[in-house]
Amino acid sequence: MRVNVVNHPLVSHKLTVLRDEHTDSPTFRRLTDELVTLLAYEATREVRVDPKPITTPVGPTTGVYLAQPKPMVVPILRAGLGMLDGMMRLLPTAEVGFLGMVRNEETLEASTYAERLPEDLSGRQCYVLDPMLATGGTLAAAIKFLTDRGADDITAICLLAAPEGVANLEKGLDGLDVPVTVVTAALDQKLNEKGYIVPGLGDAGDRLYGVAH
Ligand SMILES: O=P(O)(O)OC[C@H]1O[C@H](OP(=O)(O)OP(=O)(O)O)[C@H](O)[C@@H]1O
Ligand SMILES: O=c1cc[nH]c(=O)[nH]1
Ligand SMILES: [Mg+2]
Repeated sequence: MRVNVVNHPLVSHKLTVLRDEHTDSPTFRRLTDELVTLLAYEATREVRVDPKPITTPVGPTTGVYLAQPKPMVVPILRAGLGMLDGMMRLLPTAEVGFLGMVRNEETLEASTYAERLPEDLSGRQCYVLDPMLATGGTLAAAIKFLTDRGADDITAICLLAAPEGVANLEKGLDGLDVPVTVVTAALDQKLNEKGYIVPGLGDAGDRLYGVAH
């Protein structure tokens, strides 16, 4: 598994405002959107392309087009939905599949409550969107779901990751014969006793959409 911590002053600036407890929901949503577009630029470095002959007004040349099958973008509901528009701005022809997952805040176990994805993902590059990689349980389950359906290349875009979560994920993926890359804006210090990322930004879903009941 590769971890790419995107080191860029604009990313750091936006992340600092995002983390601030005084940042309101509309600003949090806008910054999430902007950050994802910046991270998506890095995350799509190895998106598959095929050669494509075209003719410009001046003459023929060969460029590239995104390869078929199209990449699949998979936001993890709820919080990952806040990352979808920013991703689709960069990959507008991608397809989108949805995974609804929630972490039990007592046991920290992730469970899946909804899915809307093709049964067959053979040969598909998948971009998983989830702002928080905390214990790594949610992302590990999402990656297993996608690779069980045939996805053969996974890139997860996370705003923040905890070192414990990265280590757990790496362990959880042991033996998986599919390349996995995590692109994140920051690798934070640690998890606290409640499984929250420190310093983190709090509960991403609640900050995007209000408190879940
Ligand atoms: O790495 P983990 O320890 O599994 O935690 C990370 C998950 O927790 C949050 O989701 P949450 O369960 O709060 O659902 P929500 O997006 O609906 O708020 C977050 O959006 C991740 O999906
Ligand atoms: O810090 C955390 C951990 C899990 N989920 C969040 O939204 N924030
Ligand atoms: Mg939440």
